[in-house]
Amino acid sequence: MLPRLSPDHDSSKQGQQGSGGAYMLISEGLEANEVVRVQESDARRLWNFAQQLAAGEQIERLDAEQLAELGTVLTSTLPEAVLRAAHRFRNRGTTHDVLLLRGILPADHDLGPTPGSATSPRHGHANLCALNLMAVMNMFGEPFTFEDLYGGRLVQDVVAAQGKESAQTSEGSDCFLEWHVEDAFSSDRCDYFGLLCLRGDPAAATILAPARALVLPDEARKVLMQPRYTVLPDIAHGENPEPQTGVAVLTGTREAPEIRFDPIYMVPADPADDEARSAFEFLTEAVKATAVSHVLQPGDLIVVDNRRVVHARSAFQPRFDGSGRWLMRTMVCSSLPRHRRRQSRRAI
Ligand SMILES: O=C(O)CCC(=O)C(=O)O
Ligand SMILES: [Fe+2]
Repeated sequence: MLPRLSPDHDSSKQGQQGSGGAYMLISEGLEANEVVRVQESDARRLWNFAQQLAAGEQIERLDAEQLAELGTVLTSTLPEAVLRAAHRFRNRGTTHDVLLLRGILPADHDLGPTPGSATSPRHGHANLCALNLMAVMNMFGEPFTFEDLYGGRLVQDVVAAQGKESAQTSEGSDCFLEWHVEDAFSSDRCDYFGLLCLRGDPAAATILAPARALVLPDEARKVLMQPRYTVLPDIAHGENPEPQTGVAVLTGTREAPEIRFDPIYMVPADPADDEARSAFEFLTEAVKATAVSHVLQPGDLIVVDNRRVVHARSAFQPRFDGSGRWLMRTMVCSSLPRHRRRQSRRAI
């Protein structure tokens, strides 16, 4: 049996927000060095420029590369506080290895209804939001995706889909979305991903646990650093990917480890390896103990270091009436983590 999260962490906890439950789902726990508030006037300026850029293009028809290029032009209009925070985050990380930008969208824009699936056509102002997300994510590396993931879209809609309420994918809703890193099965998984909130849901907390804060017994840590695990491919990718075997869960240094953790899809490579299974159980508990959370609100954009942070999402009631929770997600790969893995030193 794979270790499962305890019932403490299912949707029944939602009534205890802020009351000292295991997660205190709305408690946030993020620190000042990882939150930047964008001024309304800056958000408006960014939005106007996005509108101007989009007017010169048939934005709905742009392919992924063209959208990324347009996003780069918009990057130049980001406020100084965002540019500086992004630079610091990318180079040095933050306490929880996430960066939260708040108020990046103006308050009064007209979005249209929340789409019914991750691959619904995107209209009007939603394209400007996608461009905004791209403008920020461009600072962390090159936006990319997998061809077999949600139609190969560079900016994916993270929305609840009818009939998939209990799915362990972005389209699930009224179940706890288990701890994972994006695309754990692939060594080409993203270095960072960004989630931009267009519409929030007060019950849906994005939950984050940074690997560097994990408290683990030495023996368990040692086992987790050995290639004793197999990662099965994520169903969001269809049937194509192969399982990856001989995978370590923790890599890198003790002070700044990287983590590859996805309990739904990870098993000891040898089913008889009880040590590997037990170390994994220790890790699951350590991840829960380290968690902080944030309920994304419209205009919040959270950037997560996918090599150093595991994340999850609490359960929420989907609406399916066009007013439900709506996020956009973009993944990037970046060269800095590769240099870090080689323990290269920066000249500056
Ligand atoms: O909805 C969230 O807050 C996170 C979603 C997520 O982790 C995913 O779709 O992979
Ligand atoms: Fe995720």
